[in-house]
Amino acid sequence: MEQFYTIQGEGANAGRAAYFIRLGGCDVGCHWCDVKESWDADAHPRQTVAELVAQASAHPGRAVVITGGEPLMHDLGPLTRALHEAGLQTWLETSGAHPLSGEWDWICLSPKKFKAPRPDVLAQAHELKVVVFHKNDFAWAEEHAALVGPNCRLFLQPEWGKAATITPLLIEYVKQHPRWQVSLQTHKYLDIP
Ligand SMILES: C[S@@+](CC[C@H](N)C(=O)[O-])C[C@H]1O[C@@H](n2cnc3c(N)ncnc32)[C@H](O)[C@@H]1O
Ligand SMILES: Nc1nc2[nH]cc(C(=O)O)c2c(=O)[nH]1
Ligand code: SF4
Ligand SMILES: [Mg+2]
Repeated sequence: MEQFYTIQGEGANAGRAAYFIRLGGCDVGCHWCDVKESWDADAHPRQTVAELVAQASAHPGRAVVITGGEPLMHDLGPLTRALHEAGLQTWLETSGAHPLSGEWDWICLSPKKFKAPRPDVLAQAHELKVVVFHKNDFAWAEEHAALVGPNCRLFLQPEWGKAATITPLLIEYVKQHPRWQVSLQTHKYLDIP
């Protein structure tokens, strides 16, 4: 759908320069999704793996974030192998609703109520990043934290449209449950892509 070189805004790698590749197609249907225009894969032009790798290589940053849409709707083996051969790191943003494919240096799993994450993705996630829309979502986050590996880092991220009311609850939750960390969509505050 689009590619851009920016600063990773969210989660464990927030603040680090990264090239983003946003793949079209998503069947999860989060009502608060901030990139609904990504859902229809056919609405976006196709590019070859070679073109994507060439564009990603043309920046000083060595990390490439594969996001979407839901990137795991595609077989990510060829793209991630080619990025690795070019000396780039591969970071995934996924809901985990489709089988894991590809070679990954970092997997950020952001599970969704609308289509459950798969066990293979839960087991391999480096980072669990739960979007909090409602106060009941803290209990839901804990249910998923029980399903990831022991070294998986835990983040709570306010849903952008609800940030004014949810962020104070989220701050208090992290103070009381310090194995969780706050993740903000810092790129939105910085007004960058
Ligand atoms: C647009 S999604 C694309 C990747 C994948 N489909 C997923 O949901 O993880 C990228 C990240 O943005 C988060 N996100 C999407 N809409 C959001 C919103 N309104 N507020 C906060 N985070 C949001 C998702 O949870 C995910 O962590
Ligand atoms: N700067 C920036 N950081 C991000 N982290 C995850 C994003 C995404 O949409 O997957 C995203 C994004 O869209 N922009
Ligand atoms: S899974 Fe990701 S891309 Fe799909 S609707 Fe939800 S937030 Fe948007
Ligand atoms: Mg985004």
